[in-house]
Amino acid sequence: MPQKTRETPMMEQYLEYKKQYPDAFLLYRVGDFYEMFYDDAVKGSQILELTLTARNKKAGENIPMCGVPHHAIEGYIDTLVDKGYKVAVCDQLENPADAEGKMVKRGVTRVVTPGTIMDKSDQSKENNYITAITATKNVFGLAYADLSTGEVKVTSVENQLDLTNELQNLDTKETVVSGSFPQKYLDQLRKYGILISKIEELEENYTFDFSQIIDESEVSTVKLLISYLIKTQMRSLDHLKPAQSYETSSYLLMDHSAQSNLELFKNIRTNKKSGTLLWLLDETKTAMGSRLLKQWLARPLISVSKLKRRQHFVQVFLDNYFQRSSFQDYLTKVYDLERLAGRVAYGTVNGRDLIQLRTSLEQVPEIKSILLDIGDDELTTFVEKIDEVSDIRELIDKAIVEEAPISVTNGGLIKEGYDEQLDKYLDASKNGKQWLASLKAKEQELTGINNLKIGYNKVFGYYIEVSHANTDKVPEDRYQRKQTLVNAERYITPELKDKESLILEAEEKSKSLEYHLFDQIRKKVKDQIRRIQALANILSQLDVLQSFSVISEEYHYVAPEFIDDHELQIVNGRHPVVEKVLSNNSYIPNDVNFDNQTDILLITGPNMSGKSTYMRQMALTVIMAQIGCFVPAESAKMPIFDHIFTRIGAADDLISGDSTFMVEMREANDALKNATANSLIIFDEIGRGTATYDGMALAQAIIEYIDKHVNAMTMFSTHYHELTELEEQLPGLRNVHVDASEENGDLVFLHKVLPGPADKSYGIHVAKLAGLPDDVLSRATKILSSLEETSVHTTTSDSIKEPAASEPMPVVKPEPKVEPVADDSEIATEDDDAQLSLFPEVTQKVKKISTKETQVIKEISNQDLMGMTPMEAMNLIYQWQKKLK
Ligand SMILES: Nc1ncnc2c1ncn2[C@@H]1O[C@H](COP(=O)(O)OP(=O)(O)OP(=O)(O)O)[C@@H](O)[C@H]1O
Repeated sequence: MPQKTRETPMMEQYLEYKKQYPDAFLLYRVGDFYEMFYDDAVKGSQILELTLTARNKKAGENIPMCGVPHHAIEGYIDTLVDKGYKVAVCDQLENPADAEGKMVKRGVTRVVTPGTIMDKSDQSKENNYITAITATKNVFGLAYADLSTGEVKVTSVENQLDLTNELQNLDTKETVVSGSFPQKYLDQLRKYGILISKIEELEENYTFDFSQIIDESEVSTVKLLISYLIKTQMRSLDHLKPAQSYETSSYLLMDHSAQSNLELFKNIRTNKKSGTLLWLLDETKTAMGSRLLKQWLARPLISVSKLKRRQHFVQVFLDNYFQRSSFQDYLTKVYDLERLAGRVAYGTVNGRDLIQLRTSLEQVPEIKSILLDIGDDELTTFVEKIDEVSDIRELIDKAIVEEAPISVTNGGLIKEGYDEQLDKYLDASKNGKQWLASLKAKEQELTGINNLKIGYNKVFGYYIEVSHANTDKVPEDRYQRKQTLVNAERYITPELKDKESLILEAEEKSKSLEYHLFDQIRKKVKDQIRRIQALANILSQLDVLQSFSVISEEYHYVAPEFIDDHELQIVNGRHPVVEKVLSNNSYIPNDVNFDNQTDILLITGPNMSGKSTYMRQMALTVIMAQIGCFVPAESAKMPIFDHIFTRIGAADDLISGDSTFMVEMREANDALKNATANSLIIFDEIGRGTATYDGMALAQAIIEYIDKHVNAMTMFSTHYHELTELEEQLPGLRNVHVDASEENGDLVFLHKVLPGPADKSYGIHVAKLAGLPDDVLSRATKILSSLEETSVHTTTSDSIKEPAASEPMPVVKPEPKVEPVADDSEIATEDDDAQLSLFPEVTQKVKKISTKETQVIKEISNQDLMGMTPMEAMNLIYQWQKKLK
């Protein structure tokens, strides 16, 4: 075996650092480049499209290597982090010239990770949450922080599903675990694209405010998070707010699929904000307000008193239009105080940021006086708490120039009159500049060279510049030539050099003094970070509440009344987003009524009539009510809901690898198991994802289960008309339908919800609207009428009574040259059975139905129905029908 060659000292140093950051790309500074080696180089070169080379090939080292120029490093880091990787930057800590032949000292100066990267745009309305999770016997701890706003929260959840939900709702890119965290949970999180960062040792030496957390295991979770932040950030974390504990059950719960089904934050089709509830409600004037609105929407309240308080403020803003609009004007001038506070803590704040902070603080007294002027007691009490942080405003006002530069090391940022010594230096350098101007005039006169100039460069300081055409006039005895350019010559004189040192010294000293003074100011501001954060908190709440009032006014929303009973009445309710999108008031309002006898509204109606819209409207109304906003209705009375469950549309969970039907069943299962009488369940066409009879049987069984065991307010839409007959058997179920009518063979959607079941399904009319070929439509019409004739022999009511038995789908002999129509009455497969085993009571019921049916369907499939006349087929079907009974 060939003996392993010893690494060079540099590679030894590299490997030492790489060992400390095994899960990050290590960018290692060598000369003007940041290099990657070994696997990092192979993978990095692919991701960043860099050329892969080898180090010391000739010397036999042959180590894979690729690099990026030092000045372009930020772009490459961004690309890696955007793709979900971590990067550790290893810099040279001394000038290589000073290393005296030894290895240059290096050290990792920062670690950039997806969860800790801060948005570069100042007005970002997004949070970037880094999370940490711990597992004890039966509880998971979850802590999260947003580094740019300083928010730190922690909670405990009881099962893996809730943990995944919280992580998805937070939209976290990265989660921190300790080495002992059970591996089996991590694989699933990876599937959701969450980067898992492991740390083995906790940091001990830091101060952090844990006083508001009681639970010891939650303290440990926060410690894990803070340790990771210390290890990666390597800078002050003073702006992190005291950690706060929250309970998921103190909010209206919605799992991640409900949030996405209801399009609260992302439009399902476009993945963008447009067309979502957030998009509708966001009339906030500040980025912090916008972020808070998103947080409120993700966690609606269940406390009536808190909700009434929010409603009250919305009403106050509605009643005081003029004060509200001047409040908005001032609010627009408030910058992102949370992020400014973050930058102050990090030490990355510059003069411009401080001017933004001062401008923001200047608005506060005005805001206070406008709001106090309204004269509302509750608002007054709230507003009086506002600390104007005027000492900081005055400090910045006195110290920092209005047009402050970005750089804090080049001077020009401290105002005259702030510091006596600085004024002296500035004076000297200003006088020096005047002296240079007079020198120029004097030399022009003495030499007669009118275009003689005085300039400065870093190599030899101040000089006199004369164009070639005039060099014969230069006084050789006084002028000493320094540089020849294409068009001119540059000279120095002893007089110029004498003064130069005075001018430059003053400039140098003033710059370093300015930096020192700036640093002092920054520290003074940093000491007041908590006050700035408290101000940001109050302003962002007021911002969201004014935003609610703007929307409520524009769309004529009303304050919902919260009641204790198991009842709900919404009069003339609307879907807020569809209403906004539809022009000229064309949205048809509808009532929703649950009296105390009703649990389930069974909604039928043609495709496209508005069933989903009606159900979503209800869910969004509940969410809006429970964030304290007014609701799109003429009046609304409702209880407080504890949980919203949804099964809407085909939000396939492609990541988990489950089929549409499996997702449908999982969501149904979740609702049946976890819903209480105070929950809202929205089921849109449950059962349609499988064979017709399985689907119908499941739908019926689920409805019965809800009626018997759950009693949650449930809206259930279906195309299985047979189910409408359940109204006779289940006292808690009421039929409603969305109306449509036929005019001259065309379907007219009335979008009006009326009592009772729908009479027809109009599927073929909708197909016509979709532009299907005439041949297909007329063939479908014929098949339909044959089927309808057949059903004269059947009694649909029997088909849903226990023991349920539905008639098999009769198949009609095709006409020549027409493609056979797909038969969707498949036999339940073993897979289906596995899926059905999710909740036992429902499965039992389904099995009763499908065993009988399965036999008959098997018989049918052995017959050549296609070869029969419709009459022969119908006769056969009639016999089967009898068998089933
Ligand atoms: N109340 C209403 N007023 C005006 N337009 C409406 C109303 N309800 C629904 N619509 C319009 O009708 C369209 C179809 O509605 P929706 O998707 O709710 O129908 P659906 O009955 O659930 O259809 P399907 O059974 O095919 O899923 C919506 O996109 C919307 O534009």
